[in-house]
This record gives sequence, C-alpha cells and structure tokens, in this order.
Amino acid sequence: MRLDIITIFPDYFAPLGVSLLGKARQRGDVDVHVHDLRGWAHDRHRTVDDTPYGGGPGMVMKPEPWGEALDAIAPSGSTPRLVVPTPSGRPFTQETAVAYAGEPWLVFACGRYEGIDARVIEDARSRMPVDEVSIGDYVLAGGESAVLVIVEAVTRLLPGVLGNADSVSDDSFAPGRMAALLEGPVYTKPPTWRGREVPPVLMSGNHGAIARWRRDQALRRTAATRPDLIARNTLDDADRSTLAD
Ligand SMILES: Nc1nc2cc(Br)ccc2s1
Repeated sequence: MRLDIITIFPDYFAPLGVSLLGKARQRGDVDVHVHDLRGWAHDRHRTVDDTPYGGGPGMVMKPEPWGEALDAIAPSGSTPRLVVPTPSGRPFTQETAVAYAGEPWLVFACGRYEGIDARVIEDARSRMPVDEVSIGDYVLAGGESAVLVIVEAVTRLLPGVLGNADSVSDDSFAPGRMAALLEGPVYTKPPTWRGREVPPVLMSGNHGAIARWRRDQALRRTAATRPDLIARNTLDDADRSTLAD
C-alpha cells in the first residue's frame, strides 16, 4: 500500500516512523510519502491561505497549491483514492478502515484554517475517487491528527502489520463479528493485584464458559455505553437474559 500525505506540517507525521507501522515501512509493506504543501506555493512567503469570499472569520486554503500538489503526486491517469478529513464528512468507521485497507494507494489532504477551497475537491473528483470523512463530532485545528488516526486504523489491518492477526479478526468493531459490540474487560497476570482478583471463569479452562462470560460482559458494556449498537446485533435468548439481569 502507498500512502501520500499532503500537509503544511510534515513533522506532524514523524510518529508514522515508529512502532508497528515503522516496521511495516521497513519491510516495504507500506510506502509512506509526506509532502509539504508549501512546496507548491511559489510566492516569496509561500502563501497557502487567503481571506474567504463572502467574508467571515478565519482564512481558507488557496486552490492553486493544492491543485499543483495533487497534479504532481497523482498525475492524470493515476487514480489513488483522495481522503480528506473534515468535520463535515461521512463518519469514518471500522468498515471504512477495512475498505481502505484494500486500497493500493491513498492520498490524504490535511486541511487547516477554515478548510480547503471547495474547487480543489471538485477538481479532484473529476479524475479520482474522493472521500470527505469525519473521525468524530468535534473540530480540530487541522486534518493532521485525523490522518494519523485513519492511517493507524487502516494499516493495523494490513497482513503482517499487527503482530497477532487474531487481534484484528477479534476487534470489537470487526465487521461481521457480533456486529460491533464493545470490548469487555481484559485481564493478565498477576491473578490478584491490590486485593482485586481476576474473574475465576477466565482461569477455569472452560472455553465455552469463558466465551459466554466475555459475550455477557460485552453486551452489558455495550448496553450501558452504546445502546445504539445493541440494535445492530442479533441477540439470542441467552443474550436477552443477560441484558434483562
Ligand atoms: N474533526 C476534524 N476537525 C478538522 C479540522 C480541520 Br481545519 C480539518 C480537518 C478536520 S477533521
């Protein structure tokens, strides 16, 4: 997978060189290129923003540098998927992450200020798929943090990137598996810590009882914090009994 990231803060992406993704990059599983948008701003001050037409607060990112950057990174005829984080985008979910993990090439546009001139997105749509995605109902100072989130959610799904492949298939939001129940509590050694014991069922060796206990915990946590997710699940009698407790 190739990832291109266009930003006015390239140093923001130093974290992509460490941990699992860093190893994946060293192995050549992921090819990441970070580009400074100011490289395509040709005036003396390398200006990338200007005042908004129609007035209003803040500044808008000028179309010219973006247009030149996208032309240089994705010349006509090449068709990466352009991903533009924005609070007004479609929700980015685990399903989106799974879809993106199957893409050979993603280009990320990191907006700043009040956003990117809308004509940049229109122009890009004329020659490549463009997704405007939101990572949540809050406003950041720019798209860089959102790209870090999206890149982590996507690349951890790539074969070999996450040490334990089972972890991915066992994700609480993994499509098709218990349809997005939240993870229940997890435990490791020591068996007693500050007088608090690990639930005995987890040390019983009874895998059926352990699976039932884990599902009950996931159901209870989901019902308590994300009841909207419960409706997406097909509950059996045992589930309904757990939730009725
Ligand atoms: N939640 C999000 N906030 C923002 C702000 C800017 Br400015 C650009 C992208 C995003 S995604």
